[in-house]
Amino acid sequence: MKQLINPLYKKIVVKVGTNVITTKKGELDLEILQQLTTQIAELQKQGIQIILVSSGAVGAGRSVVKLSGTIAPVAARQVLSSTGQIKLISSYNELFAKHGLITAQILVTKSDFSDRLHYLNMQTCFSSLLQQNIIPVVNENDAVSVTELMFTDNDELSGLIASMMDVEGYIILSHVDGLFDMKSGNGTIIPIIDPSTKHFHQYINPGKSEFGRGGMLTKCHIAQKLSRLGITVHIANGRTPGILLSLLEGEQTGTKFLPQKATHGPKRWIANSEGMEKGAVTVNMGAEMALVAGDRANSLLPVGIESVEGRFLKGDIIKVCATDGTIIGYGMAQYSSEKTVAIMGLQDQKPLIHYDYLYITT
Ligand SMILES: Nc1ncnc2c1ncn2[C@@H]1O[C@H](COP(=O)(O)OP(=O)(O)O)[C@@H](O)[C@H]1O
Ligand SMILES: N[C@@H](CCC(=O)OP(=O)(O)O)C(=O)O
Repeated sequence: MKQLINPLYKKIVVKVGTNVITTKKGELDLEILQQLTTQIAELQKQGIQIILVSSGAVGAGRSVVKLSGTIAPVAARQVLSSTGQIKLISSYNELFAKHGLITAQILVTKSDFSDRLHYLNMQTCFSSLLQQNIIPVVNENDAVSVTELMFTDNDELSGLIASMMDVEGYIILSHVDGLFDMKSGNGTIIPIIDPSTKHFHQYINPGKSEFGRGGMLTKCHIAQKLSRLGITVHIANGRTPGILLSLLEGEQTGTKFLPQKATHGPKRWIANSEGMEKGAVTVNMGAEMALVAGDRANSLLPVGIESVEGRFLKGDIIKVCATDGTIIGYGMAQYSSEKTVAIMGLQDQKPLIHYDYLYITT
């Protein structure tokens, strides 16, 4: 066993894409699965806590079920994922057992992250599994998550878990070596991305790989979002032997997104609440400048609110927009939309969003 002298992180989320663990024929690649589980077992035995998010249920389902007749794409995904997930998790279970490790299966949908209490329950579940030295293996609950309940892909799902579990490192294992600089024409890997980088699409070829759902652009957006919350993100090739050990040893491989100052607690949950908002408020120029400046802990006061959209209650997530419609951030309302309408524009009122519950995106 390779002993790491000073591992970079003590707690990580590792996300494995379909194309990493699937052969060209679309079957589970047991050799790669063995390589990855052996590395995870080694890290776990050296005291590193690991949550594994693995895609591949739909892919594995293709080797289990030969779909017959005409079937709608959504139904096909439900059939393939629900059958394939058994094969996928059994493979992990067997492989981790060879190292004396217990595997837990956790299947989630997007709505699991939208309610704060539910979110905290999930957090407790993951913490308890890690405390018992069990390896959580997570996937989207594809059989029941359709349309608006779906994550963009497992990169998004893993990002939410990385943020929820306050990990130090989030490792996205893809079937490519990292983010290539397509702009320069020579296709070299971009080793470091700092949190202020924008416009990733200049580096990226549109389109997705054969079996995956995500794509490099989603990976970069999620990586950047997490790096802004204080988590270091790596995109690296999951098929490279020993990749996890190399990364944890601090070797420069793939693309690394450098972290900004960490954000914790409810602010972090709110930072990941895009799409879960119940309403929106538009703020005037003065309020926009105060909130975006970031030099002081400013809350959103009714005096700076120009209009209210949708119906929300105390505790709901709402969107904060500038007058031109740009989203400035998200926050948790301290009172209802009805009350907001009644007091907007007035001085000396309780903040609609307290600073601790306000996340500025720009
Ligand atoms: N600049 C880029 N650097 C790396 N990969 C890129 C770039 N632009 C587009 N891609 C494509 O992104 C794909 C990797 O993303 P994805 O399909 O989500 O993979 P995975 O299933 O391994 O997670 C690759 O197929 C690659 O061709
Ligand atoms: N939940 C799906 C995978 C969805 C997904 O995001 O796939 P990928 O882009 O390969 O990470 C499955 O298990 O097949």
